[in-house]
Amino acid sequence: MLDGLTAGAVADAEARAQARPLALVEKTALAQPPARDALAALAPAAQVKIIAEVKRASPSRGDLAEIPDPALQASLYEQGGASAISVLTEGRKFKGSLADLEAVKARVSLPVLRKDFIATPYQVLEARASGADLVLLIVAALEQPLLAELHELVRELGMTPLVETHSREELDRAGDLGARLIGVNARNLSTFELDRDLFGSLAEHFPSDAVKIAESAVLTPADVQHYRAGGADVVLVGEALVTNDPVTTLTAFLEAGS
Ligand SMILES: O=C(O)c1ccccc1NCC(=O)[C@H](O)[C@H](O)COP(=O)(O)O
Repeated sequence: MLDGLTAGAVADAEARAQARPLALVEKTALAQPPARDALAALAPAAQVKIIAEVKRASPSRGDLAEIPDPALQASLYEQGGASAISVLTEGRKFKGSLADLEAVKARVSLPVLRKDFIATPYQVLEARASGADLVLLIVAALEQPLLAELHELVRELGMTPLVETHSREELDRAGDLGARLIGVNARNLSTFELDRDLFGSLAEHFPSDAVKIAESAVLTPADVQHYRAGGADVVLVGEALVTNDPVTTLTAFLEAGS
């Protein structure tokens, strides 16, 4: 599944590159105002922080919400107390786009994450050209030399890489890069199974200077409490926020994580 999603995302980027060649995207990326400081926004604090995701659909859950106005959705997340916004830009299974990211970036003042299946420098440049402040890099999808190259490119462009892991070995690979924002995704990206205990079992192995992010499977305040008790500085939430009132849900989640 992960290989298929990545191959599809790369093919779509290659198609876009026919109309918008790399040199042009690079020029646009370099002309953007500086990226917002995601490390400051997500720094560990007395209260858990939330990355709130704009997510219309997913391979595991199908259609979740129409979200005709992603910028409005993101502004409700900002109002509800989110610390950053994640925008799924993958089109085939998640029904997202770079246009969603651009609309969100223009509306909110929080750092914005491009959440996609990134495997080429072109996709990283596109992210910056569209205003992204953070870029997701999934360790399981990338050999270490390519992961290191993309991690460096994200940083050179002034953005912050969010490095996603699923195991001790992947955490070590993230640590080898000097990653400062590291997530553990509870969702097995091959089987879709959710393991809310995975984060807690890996928390002690994070590099000491990394922000610890628990991704996926937050449906109730108790799930936030569980991740917080396991050592999470930040939780990343999608489904619960697009299928419920975002402001009320964020308020309850932030209270649970205080
Ligand atoms: O959500 C999926 O089905 C999925 C399947 C395969 C690869 C990635 C997938 N989701 C991306 C994410 O990591 C989640 O959107 C994100 O962590 C939020 O998860 P949730 O709160 O459980 O919607």
